[in-house]
Amino acid sequence: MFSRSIILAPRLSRGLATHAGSATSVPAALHLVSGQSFHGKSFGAPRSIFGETVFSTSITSYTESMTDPSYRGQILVFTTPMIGNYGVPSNTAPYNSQDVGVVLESQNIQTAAIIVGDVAEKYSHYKAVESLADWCKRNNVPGITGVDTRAITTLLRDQGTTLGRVAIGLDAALPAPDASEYWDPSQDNLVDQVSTKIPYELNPQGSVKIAVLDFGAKANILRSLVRRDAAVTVFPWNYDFNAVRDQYDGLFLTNGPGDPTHCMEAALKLRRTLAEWNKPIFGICMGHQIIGMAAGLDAYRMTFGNRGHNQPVLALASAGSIKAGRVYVTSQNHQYALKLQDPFPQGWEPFFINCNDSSVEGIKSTAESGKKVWGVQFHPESAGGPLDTIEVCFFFLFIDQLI
Ligand SMILES: NC(=O)CC[C@H](N)C(=O)O
Repeated sequence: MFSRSIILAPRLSRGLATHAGSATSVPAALHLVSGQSFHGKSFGAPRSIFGETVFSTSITSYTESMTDPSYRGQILVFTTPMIGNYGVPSNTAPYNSQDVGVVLESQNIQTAAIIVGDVAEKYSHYKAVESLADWCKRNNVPGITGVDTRAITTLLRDQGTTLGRVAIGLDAALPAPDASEYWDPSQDNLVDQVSTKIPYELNPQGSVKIAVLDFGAKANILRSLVRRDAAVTVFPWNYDFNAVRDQYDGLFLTNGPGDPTHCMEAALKLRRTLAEWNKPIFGICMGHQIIGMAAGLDAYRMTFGNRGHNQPVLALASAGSIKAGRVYVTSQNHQYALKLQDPFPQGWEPFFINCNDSSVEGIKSTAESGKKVWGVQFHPESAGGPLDTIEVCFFFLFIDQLI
């Protein structure tokens, strides 16, 4: 483990200084409720936790993924063998009316723990201020290195997302917990934990007024709206937008953690909005699932979900510069999806479909419905991930319709 980090880091640094991280030789174990255990070494916080074990195929952007509120409660296994090479930047940005005050996707690490094959003990990047291990430690988040992440991933692909226990230090020598002791985050309303409690505004002088329902917004969604000069008001996830809708040009529903059926209340309020309001509505990931549930579709739990920045989606309908039949590479992080049903509810049509597993990747209102509503399961605003869909999908379909 050690030697590979040492050899790679200076080569990547192109003459920049490299810095040492601080992985430990403290033992650590990942136990799965299904009975398997994986033993490695601890880094980050020396703390044992429970969570839901998921894997991501992303090669970069561990900092963005780990601060994405949709990862709350999850033990994130990276399939990329070495993680941490470029360290972690300072996460403080000026807090003003234009920005949410962070560089990454939220203030804190949201993942319950991370599991890597090989944590980089040296890091180098001109913006880095600390190592992945130190960042985890400061945020009280445990990590395990030196485990066979390929074996864990193969297992999760077969048996699905599995409840897990990260046991550190003395705990790692104890037997795995009883099945009844595992915490199942999908039982909790995680959205309620990460959504803003009070409404707030960004860029109040902006040229169009957009209301955002915050299910656990990635900062880059808000940044992207402001960058397009939208005046943004962010509301708690269960706020009744119908009470204020006359003041807005568009409604946006964000990403968020956990099972969308915990947010049925928001879907029912949105059902009324859809029936009585004709202005543009756009949803990403959890937001897309809420739009789908409001439209009458069901959401279901996938076996292992889709997490990574290389998910191909096929456009089934043309809209704006999106052409039916074209494939876009997208950024994703989800466990649930909308059920494909035939026929689709009246006034709605599937928009995108996943090329790997045929899951619904987007829905839209039909041209005949007279509505302008879109939902996409992927993250068109990226951070991290490819920028394929930011212009064609996020900006073109939503914000530019309003300006
Ligand atoms: N990133 C998201 O918004 C995820 C939505 C939902 N929590 C899911 O896992 O499917």
